[in-house]
Amino acid sequence: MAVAINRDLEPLTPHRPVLLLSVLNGAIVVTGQILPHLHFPLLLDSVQVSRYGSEVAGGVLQWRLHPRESVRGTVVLLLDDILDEGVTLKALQEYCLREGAAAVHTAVMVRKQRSRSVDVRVDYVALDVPDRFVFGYGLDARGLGRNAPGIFALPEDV
Ligand SMILES: O=P(O)(O)OC[C@H]1O[C@H](OP(=O)(O)OP(=O)(O)O)[C@H](O)[C@@H]1O
Ligand code: HPA
Repeated sequence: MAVAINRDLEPLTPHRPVLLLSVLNGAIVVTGQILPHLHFPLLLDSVQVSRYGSEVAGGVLQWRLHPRESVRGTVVLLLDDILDEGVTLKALQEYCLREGAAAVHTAVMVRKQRSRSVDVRVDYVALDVPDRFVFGYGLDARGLGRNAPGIFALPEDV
């Protein structure tokens, strides 16, 4: 994923760094893993939003932390752990464009193979996974499991 992002974003950064927005909490591991592999000037900032909390079904998107860096006029790279229903990434893309981003690129560590009612564009995907609730590598299941050293599925009847 880093190779593809470098290929596309490096040419855009001679004058102004890319703003990498890490979508916390889930993106904490993939952010740390990918950062040393990105070879262009960037500012790192984060947003914190949540719609699952301690559940395994999504609800209303709650904002917990807005970016400190200004999004206006910047090329933004949104980095999240998972694309599931797509509600979170879509809302963050719209937020960045409303705030005046020059362009918004999107990357996820994991894309769940499922149908989506939300029309969301994702530019970079590291891994496709089956339509199961997954945890590990930053992903939680009811708040736990973010520290699991791989990506695992919950048993189907849990
Ligand atoms: O595509 P969607 O169905 O919107 O789901 C994806 C979002 O859900 C998870 O966040 P969560 O709300 O669990 O917060 P977290 O990042 O703190 O785990 C995950 O980190 C994504 O941001
Ligand atoms: O499968 C998932 N696992 C963890 N968090 C999530 N948020 C949306 N889907 C998932």
